[in-house]
Amino acid sequence: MIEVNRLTKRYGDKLAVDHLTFTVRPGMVTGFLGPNGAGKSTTMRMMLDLDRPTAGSVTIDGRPYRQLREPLRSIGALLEAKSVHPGRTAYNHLLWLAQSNRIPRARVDEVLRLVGLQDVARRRSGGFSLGMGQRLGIAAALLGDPEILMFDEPVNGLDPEGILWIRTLMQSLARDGRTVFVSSHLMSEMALTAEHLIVIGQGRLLADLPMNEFIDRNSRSYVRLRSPQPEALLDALAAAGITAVASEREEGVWEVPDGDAAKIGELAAARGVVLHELSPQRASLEEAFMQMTANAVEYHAGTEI
Ligand SMILES: Nc1ncnc2c1ncn2[C@@H]1O[C@H](COP(=O)(O)OP(=O)(O)OP(=O)(O)O)[C@@H](O)[C@H]1O
Repeated sequence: MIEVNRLTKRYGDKLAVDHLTFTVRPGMVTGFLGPNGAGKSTTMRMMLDLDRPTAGSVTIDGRPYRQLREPLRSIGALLEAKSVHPGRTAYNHLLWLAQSNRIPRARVDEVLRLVGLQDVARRRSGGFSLGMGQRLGIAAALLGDPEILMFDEPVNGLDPEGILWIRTLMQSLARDGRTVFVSSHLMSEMALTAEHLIVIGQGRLLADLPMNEFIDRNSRSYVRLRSPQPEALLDALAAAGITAVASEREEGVWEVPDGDAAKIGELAAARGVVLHELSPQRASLEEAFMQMTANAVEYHAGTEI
């Protein structure tokens, strides 16, 4: 379990992490979401004592990181920045880490097999592809067989096979009863991986809730309509007690929240109203996430060219 209590980090006049309080529990994958610059990496670095909080605290199974005697046995982490010496082989990199935490040499071969790097273990890691580098980072995180695992943007730059592999691995670690904490700025990826969500924006907590609750709340469905006879269409719907609202995003488009497309089509046909579009829609989770974090995005892309 990871407990974060009023955690705060200030860089000059920038408040990167702002009084964050949440708990990451065992037995599930917890997704840590936020737009770029939200403070995810800074929070994770403070969890590992790589950065000192301005205020507040983090504990790993009840203790601050620096009080853990052999930290790799408690918490394993894959961070964004690569910390592998490029001239070292994968095997030697892991052996060096194992020895600093009194982990037996046999475990090095075990984790190399687990991540599928056994055949390239004696090659210098400087020549590794991005996917191989990620696998090596994960091997290092698993080395001490820790109960807590933390991954910062683990699927960044990976191909679909690599993404699927990491997702499956995280879920199986959670099924073993471990605490798995993974950051991402992609809602769609998290929806497939995590059971619980922590969302932050500009260093502040925006949501802490189970994934299915987030999906229930945000998977708004509606019927999208376009017609050259909008007044006749709205009358036909109103007569049946159905309200259509003008789309906020597109002119000439109407939306019926939770509408039944077949029924709407029949009502229009009965009055001879021409329809140019009648389509059931579901708002995506990505859209819901973007709305939730809209006010907390650091840099918006311009819409004008
Ligand atoms: N060492 C530092 N010195 C000054 N500012 C920093 C430092 N590290 C991070 N920041 C700032 O703190 C804020 C949070 O950054 P952080 O990297 O934690 O965000 P993030 O959510 O991990 O973003 P991303 O998804 O882009 O990796 C940003 O505004 C960043 O510019």
